[in-house]
Amino acid sequence: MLVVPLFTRLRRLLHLAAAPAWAGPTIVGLGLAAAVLEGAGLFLFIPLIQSLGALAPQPGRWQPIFSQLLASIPEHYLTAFLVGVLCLSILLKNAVHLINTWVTRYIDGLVAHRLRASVFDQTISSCIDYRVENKRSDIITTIANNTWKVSQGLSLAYRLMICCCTFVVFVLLMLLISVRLTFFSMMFLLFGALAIRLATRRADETGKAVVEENKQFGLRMWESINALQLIRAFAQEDYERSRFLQTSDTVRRRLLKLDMLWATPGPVSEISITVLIGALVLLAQSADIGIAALAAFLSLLYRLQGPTRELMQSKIALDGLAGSIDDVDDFLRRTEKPFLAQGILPAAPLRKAVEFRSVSFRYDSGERLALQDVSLSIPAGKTTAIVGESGAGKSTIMALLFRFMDPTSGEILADGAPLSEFDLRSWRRRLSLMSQEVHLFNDTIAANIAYGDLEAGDAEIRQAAQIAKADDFIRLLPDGYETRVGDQGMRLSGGQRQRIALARTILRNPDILLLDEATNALDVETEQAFQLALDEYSHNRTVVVIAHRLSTVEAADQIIVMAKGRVIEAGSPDELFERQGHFSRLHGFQHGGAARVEINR
Ligand SMILES: Nc1ncnc2c1ncn2[C@@H]1O[C@H](COP(=O)(O)OP(=O)(O)OP(=O)(O)O)[C@@H](O)[C@H]1O
Repeated sequence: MLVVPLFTRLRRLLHLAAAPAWAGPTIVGLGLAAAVLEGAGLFLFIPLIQSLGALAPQPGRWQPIFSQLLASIPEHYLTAFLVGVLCLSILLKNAVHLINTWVTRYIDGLVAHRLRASVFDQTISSCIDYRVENKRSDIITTIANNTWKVSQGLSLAYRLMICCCTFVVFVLLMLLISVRLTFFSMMFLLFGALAIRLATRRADETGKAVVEENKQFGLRMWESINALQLIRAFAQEDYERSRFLQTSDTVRRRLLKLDMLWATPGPVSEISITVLIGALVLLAQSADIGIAALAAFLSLLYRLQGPTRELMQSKIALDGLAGSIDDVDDFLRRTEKPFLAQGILPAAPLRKAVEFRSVSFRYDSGERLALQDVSLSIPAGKTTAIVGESGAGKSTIMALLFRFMDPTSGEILADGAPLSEFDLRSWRRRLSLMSQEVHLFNDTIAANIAYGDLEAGDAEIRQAAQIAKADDFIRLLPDGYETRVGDQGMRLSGGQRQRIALARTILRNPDILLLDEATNALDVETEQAFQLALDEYSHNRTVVVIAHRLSTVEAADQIIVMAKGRVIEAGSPDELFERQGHFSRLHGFQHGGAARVEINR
């Protein structure tokens, strides 16, 4: 009942940790060697005590054996010789122990490192949108916390195996001394172990609760730090503080509970072994083993306390880590997770068109289709403007073009070949997205621009910045291109951030440029400078733009009008104006109402 779940858990843990094949046998072998050396040292107490003249009235069966073995050692050197051998065995045991500690730590670090890498790889290669699932803080907890816990679990599993081996070695040595006393001791210890198990059976649940509560805590931290300005602006510091303290306190209480469970076996096993030793001294009077052998037996039993305690503690600690181990295991389980099909074709520059053929798409968490039976063509070298009310499916089209996800039905082809046949990264290298939401890394301006092409030199970075009309303001900054931009580029204005993002795109040199033209947060002058740079750059490229400005719509080669996930109109601006359909109604309505004409907002 106790052993089966433990066995399953160990198997799962070993499989997940995937330590090098040599690690387990080496660590367990070294642990076993240390146990044998320690046991042998304790066994030497028999001849040592005998050599001191403590011969029992009943000599016991080990006395003649040791007398025979040590017959060649002159009697007056015997004690010194035995002390020397004892010291040597202790020295060797500690050397082996030290090597074992090093190997265990090395494997610990290696396993945690590999798991972190796997979790990170999975995070960036699957097509799960962690922003939607609200799981970004969970990933951080998994990477920063739980991967370490798995390696800790592996060390514990090894300790468990070593303790089992040590236990067996010590019990064998005890059996050599007295079968009866050993049997009695084992029965006693078994009851002790069952009592401890009963007292600590909640370790498993507590460990799982710790993982969940840690994630809640991570989420609170993540949200509060991301929303610092909002918290201050709404003067909600007290509310946030109390939410934060509550989650932190829950974690603290739960960890305390886990620590107490973990600490239970220590005193229980120590007290039970002390009681047992007392009982054995009384029992030994009727046993025919001699004082020296009894002393060795009791020493072995006393030393057995360590492995027994560790055995129980490792089991409880493993139960406590079960939640973290399951978390990493679930995270890395690839089945049932969305991964995009990987093709092998390298994506060449677009020559004719990208075509959507009867494409429908539903988000995992979406109730209805975000796109329904959409067919459209995006010609190479031309500008296609997508317009439509909020929620019509414009951004979903952009995301499908990028292959952040694949259509639920229908297909998308580039020059006649389905997108899924292209090597994903080579396809994405052909595209670049510019939107109002600019992400900059907390690094220098040069590094942020160079993200478009990591091999670009200083001259190319400067040239891209000049085309993006960013060079002038960058040179005025105290450290020029080496200025650090702060978290999310916070040291720069919105317009400056956009021009850095444009420079990055220019350096990337995509042949399909996707634009989400939400520029209304910029002041008129900044917007004009940015727009000028963008228009120059977009000339003669394949551009797909979610259009908000009338000038963009009028300058486009083709307009696609969307509503409720469907294409309701498509054609050149002139055709659509003439047709007097949805587009001209939408345009007429908004044109009449605002000085700064916006199509979609
Ligand atoms: N990650 C998501 N999960 C579930 N549903 C989503 C998700 N993203 C968008 N949707 C839904 O899909 C539909 C289309 O959304 P989409 O963002 O493509 O519209 P849009 O035309 O770009 O809107 P807007 O102009 O307001 O940005 C909407 O009904 C939206 O609620």
